[in-house]
Amino acid sequence: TIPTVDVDPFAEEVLAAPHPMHARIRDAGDVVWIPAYGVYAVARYQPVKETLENWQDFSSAAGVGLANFRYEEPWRPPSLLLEADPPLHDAPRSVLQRILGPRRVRRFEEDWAQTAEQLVACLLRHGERDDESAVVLDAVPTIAEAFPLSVFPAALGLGGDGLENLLPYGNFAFNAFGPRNRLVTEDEERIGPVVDWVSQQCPREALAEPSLGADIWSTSDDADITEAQAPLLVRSLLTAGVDTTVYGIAATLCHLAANPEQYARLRSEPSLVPAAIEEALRLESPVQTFFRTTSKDVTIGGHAIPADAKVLMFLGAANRDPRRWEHPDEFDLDRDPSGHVAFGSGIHQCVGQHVARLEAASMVRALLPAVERIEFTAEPERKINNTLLGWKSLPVRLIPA
Ligand code: HEM
Ligand SMILES: CC(C)Cc1ccc(C(=O)O)cc1
Repeated sequence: TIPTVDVDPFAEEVLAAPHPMHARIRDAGDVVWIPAYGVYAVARYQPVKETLENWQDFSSAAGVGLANFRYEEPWRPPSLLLEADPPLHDAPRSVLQRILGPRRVRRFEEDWAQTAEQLVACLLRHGERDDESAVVLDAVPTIAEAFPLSVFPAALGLGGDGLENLLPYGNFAFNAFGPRNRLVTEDEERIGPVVDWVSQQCPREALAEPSLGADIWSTSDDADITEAQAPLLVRSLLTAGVDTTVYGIAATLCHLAANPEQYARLRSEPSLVPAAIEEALRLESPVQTFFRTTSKDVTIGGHAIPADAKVLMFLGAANRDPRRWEHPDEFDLDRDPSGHVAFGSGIHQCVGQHVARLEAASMVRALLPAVERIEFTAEPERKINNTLLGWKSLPVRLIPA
């Protein structure tokens, strides 16, 4: 029989420190039953990867949150990528895959490098200094949030007004994949105007040219997608493309501050920057969980799972599974981090991963020559969300090179 694990994965104290729960679920079996929400769950690397890659048995069309769209009205019109199965998923996916592909993303490299360098120079020039003339700051608002917000909205084609709606919108959308707990109810009263603002950024006339948003609309001229679908693809980038990268950069900065010897190694071997980013994503898994819905009676690890059941996938647990990773909880620049599931796997694997990687790499590469060392000045503070796990505050001092 399938083991039962009596945990509440969405309890706030568990969201802030999930690792003991991850070990408990991994050790209980390939798949477990979580009575608190009446869902199955996978946390070992192998079953998580197999569930992600088996879109036929584990559908996205009923939503990738706890809510089953077959019985519950989604809070917004479903995404044409995230909340769709083939064949409906196919054309929207191929459009975004082309527009966000590695070749297209390389076009941003020089501009984002300059913006990151200017950000670092500005922080070092104007930042508050301590008595050893190191720059004291909170790296979350000043770097992890500031950099993505200074490059991504412009790349997408947004105007300048209302950008303060982006992080709250993503935060709400990611909370909405979970249960209707305080994290959802505390925002749902005031999220209306934010949702309206996002909808107003998606029409063709709202998007500058050239831009990623304009690129999406021009594919609707070639009938890859319809004019009705184009705004929803823009909405996908607005929803998935901001908070995630903020958490990803914060995760990377946290590990560089926590491992000064690894930071020093990066300064002498900048070719290790991509490995450092992947290792931080593996360890931190900014996107911790989301769901699939069984499309028929299926099995996981030889256990029978009924049709129309929700399966919770713990990506963060899979990325630290000792069955797959040696010394899983260590930040190790020498490990091969490929195969981590921080971006998912299979047909829904993150279509924006090249954008995410370039943002993080641009920021880290700008710090290395200008900052000799990054040190914590106090304990970092967790930012919790039903789906995302990151840092609300990274209090550090930057010792200028
Ligand atoms: C560190 C940053 C990021 C992380 C950790 C992340 C994580 C993920 C994961 C785990 C999935 C798979 C969802 C599933 O299997 O149901 C995904 C899908 C997706 N991501 Fe990302 N993402 C990041 C950045 C981005 C960015 C910057 C964009 C847009 C520019 C983006 C757009 C998307 C879209 C549109 C999908 C849906 C793809 C599909 O269903 O075919 N993501 N992301
Ligand atoms: C990890 C995923 C849940 C992130 C995500 C969110 C939203 C969308 C969308 O298409 O709106 C796509 C991907």
